[in-house]
Amino acid sequence: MNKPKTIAIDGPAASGKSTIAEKLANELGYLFFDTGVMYRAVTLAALRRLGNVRDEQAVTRLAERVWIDVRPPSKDDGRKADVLLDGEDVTWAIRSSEVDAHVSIVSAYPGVRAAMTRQQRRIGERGEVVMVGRDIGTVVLPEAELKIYLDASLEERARRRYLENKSRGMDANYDEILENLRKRDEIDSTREVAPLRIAGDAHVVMTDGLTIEEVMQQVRKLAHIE
Ligand SMILES: Nc1ncnc2c1ncn2[C@@H]1O[C@H](COP(=O)(O)OP(=O)(O)O)[C@@H](O)[C@H]1O
Ligand SMILES: Nc1ccn([C@@H]2O[C@H](COP(=O)(O)OP(=O)(O)O)[C@@H](O)[C@H]2O)c(=O)n1
Repeated sequence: MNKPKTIAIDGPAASGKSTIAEKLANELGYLFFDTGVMYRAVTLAALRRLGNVRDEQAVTRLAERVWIDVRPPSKDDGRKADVLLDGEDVTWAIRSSEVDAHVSIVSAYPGVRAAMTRQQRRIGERGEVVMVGRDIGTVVLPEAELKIYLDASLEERARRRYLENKSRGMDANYDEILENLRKRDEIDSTREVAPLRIAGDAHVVMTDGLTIEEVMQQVRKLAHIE
């Protein structure tokens, strides 16, 4: 069977989307594109330049003007891609707890989504891409040939993010991480524009109790690899 040319992977925070998508993209020789980094970069720009993210109009104007670039990793420090904000490498700055705490608010602004979605479609429509986010299968690339919805319980996701942050030498507090994920889930799935939803034609993979390799085995079958 033919391999799908465009693959959309959606799901809640820390369900394993970027880990699985990066591996899948490498096996297929496709581009791996994590759309979450774009919302994170706009959030970082707003926090730095406006001091907060409350002014929807100002944040939207900023989203329309900033230049965000996502490129293959230039350093071997655990990054899956380089993220540039107006030319500055912000790959790690966008992972701060301050960005974590504000990114869902920024992502709920319709004008911000319109600006980001336009750029993501341009990249997705070229094909040979594994694109990751919350609304890829539903809004950005509704024609994607394979849609996967990766899920895991809130507690499992908090445990994964806690271990990930600790291994990177970042401050990690399990209860704070769980609370941040819970709040982001809530905003991401109840916002008016492009809420987190399982596309009607998506394959749901529940990853609780599965290793990364076990998830990959399921995903490879769906992508007709082997
Ligand atoms: N079964 C699994 N599937 C995917 N990721 C897993 C699994 N078990 C543990 N992880 C870990 O979970 C963490 C969060 O994964 P990540 O890919 O960053 O999620 P997302 O992109 O959905 O936020 C990573 O450190 C990853 O190694
Ligand atoms: N396609 C997307 C991707 C991310 N986002 C938003 O950006 C935030 C950060 O996304 P992310 O994928 O980097 O988050 P993690 O799951 O990696 O923690 C999410 O909580 C959403 O609010 C979105 O709204 N739409």
